[in-house]
Amino acid sequence: MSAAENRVLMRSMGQNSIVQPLLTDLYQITMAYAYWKAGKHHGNAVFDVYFRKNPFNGEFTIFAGLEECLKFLETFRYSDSDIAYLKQILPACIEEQFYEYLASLTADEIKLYAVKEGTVVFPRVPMIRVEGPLIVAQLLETTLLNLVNFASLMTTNAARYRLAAGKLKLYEFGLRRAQGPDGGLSASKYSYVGGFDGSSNVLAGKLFNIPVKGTHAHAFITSFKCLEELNTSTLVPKQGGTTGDFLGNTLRWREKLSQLLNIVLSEVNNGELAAFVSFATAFPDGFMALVDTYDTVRSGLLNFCAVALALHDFGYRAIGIRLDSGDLAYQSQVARNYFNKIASEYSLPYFSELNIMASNDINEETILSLNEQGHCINSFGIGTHLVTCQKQPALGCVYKLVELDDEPRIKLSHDVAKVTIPGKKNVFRLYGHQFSLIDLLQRPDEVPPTNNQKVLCRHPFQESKRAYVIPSKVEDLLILFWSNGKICQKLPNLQEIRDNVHHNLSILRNDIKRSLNPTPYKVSVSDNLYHFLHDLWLDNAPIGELS
Ligand SMILES: Nc1ncnc2c1ncn2[C@@H]1O[C@H](COP(=O)(O)OP(=O)(O)OP(=O)(O)O)[C@@H](O)[C@H]1O
Ligand SMILES: O=P(O)(O)OC[C@H]1O[C@H](OP(=O)(O)OP(=O)(O)O)[C@H](O)[C@@H]1O
Ligand SMILES: O=C(O)c1cccnc1
Ligand SMILES: [Mg+2]
Repeated sequence: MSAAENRVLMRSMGQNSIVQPLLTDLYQITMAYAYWKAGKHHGNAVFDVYFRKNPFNGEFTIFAGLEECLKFLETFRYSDSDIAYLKQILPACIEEQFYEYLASLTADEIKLYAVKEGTVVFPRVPMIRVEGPLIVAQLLETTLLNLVNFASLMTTNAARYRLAAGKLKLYEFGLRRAQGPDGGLSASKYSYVGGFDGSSNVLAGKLFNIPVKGTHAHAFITSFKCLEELNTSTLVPKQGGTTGDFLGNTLRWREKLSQLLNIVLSEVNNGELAAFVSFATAFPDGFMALVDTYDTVRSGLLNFCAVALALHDFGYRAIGIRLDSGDLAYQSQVARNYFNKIASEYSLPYFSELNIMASNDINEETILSLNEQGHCINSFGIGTHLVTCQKQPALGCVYKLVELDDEPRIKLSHDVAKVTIPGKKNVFRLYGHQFSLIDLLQRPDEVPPTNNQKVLCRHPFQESKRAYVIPSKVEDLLILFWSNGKICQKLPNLQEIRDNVHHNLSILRNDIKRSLNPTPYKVSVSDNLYHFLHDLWLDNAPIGELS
């Protein structure tokens, strides 16, 4: 499906249609009126979007949500019914001409600069810069933040799971526990962007071209009580030919295996076997069994292996198992041990490679702990912790006015971390030979840093913290994406954004990415910007009197 067809589908389903100008806080509209009354609405404003602290006790964040922001700008216009509704809820004193003016607004005079979607970003670095008429730029605040905050948080969360899991497969299984339908869809989309291999969410698969994957639930297993319930116990061999007795074959294997694996046959559950046989005859090429319903070691694994060997006799190969409770490390090792024994006993090397999927309340720490313990898991199915970002449910991106009509604006705070860096800024990423070294914010009229030229980088607030950097590569991070009412860059598809995430993580040092006590990445200002910031700070901070 083309991107345009997708968009039409999304709108017709009411998915993306909730992203519209009234998806905002009331105060944006009341401010708009007050700006208009004050004659400030045409002022040329510059707003920065940035956050102050990385999520998940980490030291990096992945920027995502840009395409959605640009699509919002494309459609930004108050409809007649929006205006009618605003007239109902706003005070009667609001002048009629204001509503006429509001109805005429578009994002055509806005310029939006942003870092590329999927880029790694750090505190205080503007991820988006919005320039244009104060009234429009202000009206965009809440919606843009809404589109960027969860997308970036989710992508960062997924990227952290990806770092923890290394090359193991990761599937997002969270729709049932997600924050409503839109949260669920966004979670599936941005999990994929952050490095997941697929999702169980079928609509996300359809809309975003994400691989969809799944096994079966305990309900399927518990729906069978005994072998007599099976209405199909035969199977046509993969190569064709006469239909054979699949159940009989499975039972013969089960008896043999019970001796090989030393499992007491009377303890093995027949309802579970019936379910496995049933699933295998429905999907002989895609047999993946949930083995923990009764007893993984004493029932599920034996039943699975018996069905897998019967499938082999019919020319098919089973895929593997899913573990959904108990000690996942231990059970995965028992399972692999069984698979290896069978592989060598019956000369079936692929049996050693059968997939072991683990699920059940898994989070980043569980994966790291499993890695430390040692395990034989190949893939994880992850829901709740991933999609709800349970460890940190919000990213604190803010939208701050930094310049109006070419004059810098500063927001002071007792908390230094909350002081804004005033004025329009350019952002450069300075690289060493392998990794990115530091980000440098400059005033727009400064000479940009260049390769192999020494540049002074200063901590924005601590005078003594300075360093000379000789970059071997310089990247100008902020790119103009929206100008003259149009998206003015070719936008990457989801796969390309995902590749960009992967690339961005590869240029970040491991100590910055590690889960426990990571090293902060340095974000600096030029000497010029340092003085500009501190002079303005002094100009705006009143001198107190002690008495
Ligand atoms: N080897 C392991 N190391 C660390 N954490 C693990 C390990 N194995 C499982 N876990 C985690 O421990 C928790 C076990 O949770 P819980 O006790 O609710 O499950 P359970 O009792 O095994 O499952 P159920 O109640 O469905 O039978 C899960 O969060 C799981 O991801
Ligand atoms: O554990 P999560 O990371 O959220 O992953 C998804 C979970 O969803 C399913 O459980 P289900 O909804 O059947 O409930 P359960 O927790 O009782 O297994 C599945 O078996 C996983 O356990
Ligand atoms: O396909 C699965 O195994 C699955 C899907 C959603 C939630 N839990 C498991
Ligand atoms: Mg569960």
